[in-house]
Amino acid sequence: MENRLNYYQIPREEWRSFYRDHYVPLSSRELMRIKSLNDVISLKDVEEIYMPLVHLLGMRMEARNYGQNQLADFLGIKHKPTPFILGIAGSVAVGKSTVARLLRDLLTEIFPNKKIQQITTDGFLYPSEELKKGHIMKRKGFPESYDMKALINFINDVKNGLPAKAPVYSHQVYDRVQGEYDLIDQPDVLILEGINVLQLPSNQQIFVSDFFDFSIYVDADEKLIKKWYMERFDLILDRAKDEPNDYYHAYAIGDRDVARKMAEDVWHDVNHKNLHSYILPTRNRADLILNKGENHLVDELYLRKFV
Ligand SMILES: Nc1ncnc2c1ncn2[C@@H]1O[C@H](COP(=O)(O)OP(=O)(O)OP(=O)(O)O)[C@@H](O)[C@H]1O
Ligand SMILES: CC(C)(CO)[C@@H](O)C(=O)NCCC(=O)O
Repeated sequence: MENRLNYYQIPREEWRSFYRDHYVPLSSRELMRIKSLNDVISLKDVEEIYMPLVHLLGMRMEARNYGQNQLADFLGIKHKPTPFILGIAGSVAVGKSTVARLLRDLLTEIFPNKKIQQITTDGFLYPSEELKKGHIMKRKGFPESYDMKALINFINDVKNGLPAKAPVYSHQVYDRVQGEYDLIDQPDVLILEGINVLQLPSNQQIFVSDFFDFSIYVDADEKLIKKWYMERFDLILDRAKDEPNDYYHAYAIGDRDVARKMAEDVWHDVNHKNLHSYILPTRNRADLILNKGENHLVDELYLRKFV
């Protein structure tokens, strides 16, 4: 393990040995169940990377509850448990939602009595109609394209134990789905995933990350992220072929090379720019940086030293 200014740099070989003696690994039946829920992540990574991570999160939850109990004692009030909020940040197409879903399933498996919920901040993008009105349709994903006030109100409600509705975004419609919401109601853990969760919007007094109990930045070499973006684009087109209402249908039934060129341009003009201007600068605010290499395998982790 290498010592950096603010982080321990931990190669996977070392990380996978952490806590081996303390946790009960998943049985092969449980592993297969997890695999069926999340069929893209390698089982080796589930065992060697994500299980130690879940163990670390369990420790952080305990420590957080202990601290809250002590504070309540100090104030002479009754301790009211609050949801543990886990933020997951990183570039478009780096695999945030895949990691979020896996952690949700693993936490549910390991802590069956806890309610684990997960959402993405995509639903807090302004609807296309408003983006068009503001001439920022080509800035989708940039800070000004999100209703940050609504996102902060949402997370404030969740933290205060109130039921809260998260709007739903669909990549197929390429817009917010009108009238559709995810109801988040007193979870023990909420996983909040999105490119913007560690950002500091200049027009807000508080930040989304003020509510976080732990945060993860999913990272990878930019060339790999672009490759994953293009691979996902191909999958989206395959799916859109027989779906006339899909936003990508016209591209799906047209010339693939023309469609791919369009996606490359979007990567270059929108997502790559956003990564460098607004997403990468938030990396060093995360408690844990998860670095992925070829085939999405995690090769290195950076764990914040001072908690
Ligand atoms: N660990 C993994 N193993 C294999 N494939 C993965 C893994 N993580 C992500 N992928 C694939 O990479 C692509 C991007 O992943 P995902 O959709 O989770 O990214 P994202 O960061 O949530 O993107 P966005 O911000 O655009 O919603 C998808 O095609 C997904 O199936
Ligand atoms: C919805 C976001 C912003 C984040 O997930 C992203 O997937 C996106 O749609 N970006 C805009 C450019 C594009 O179409 O890739």
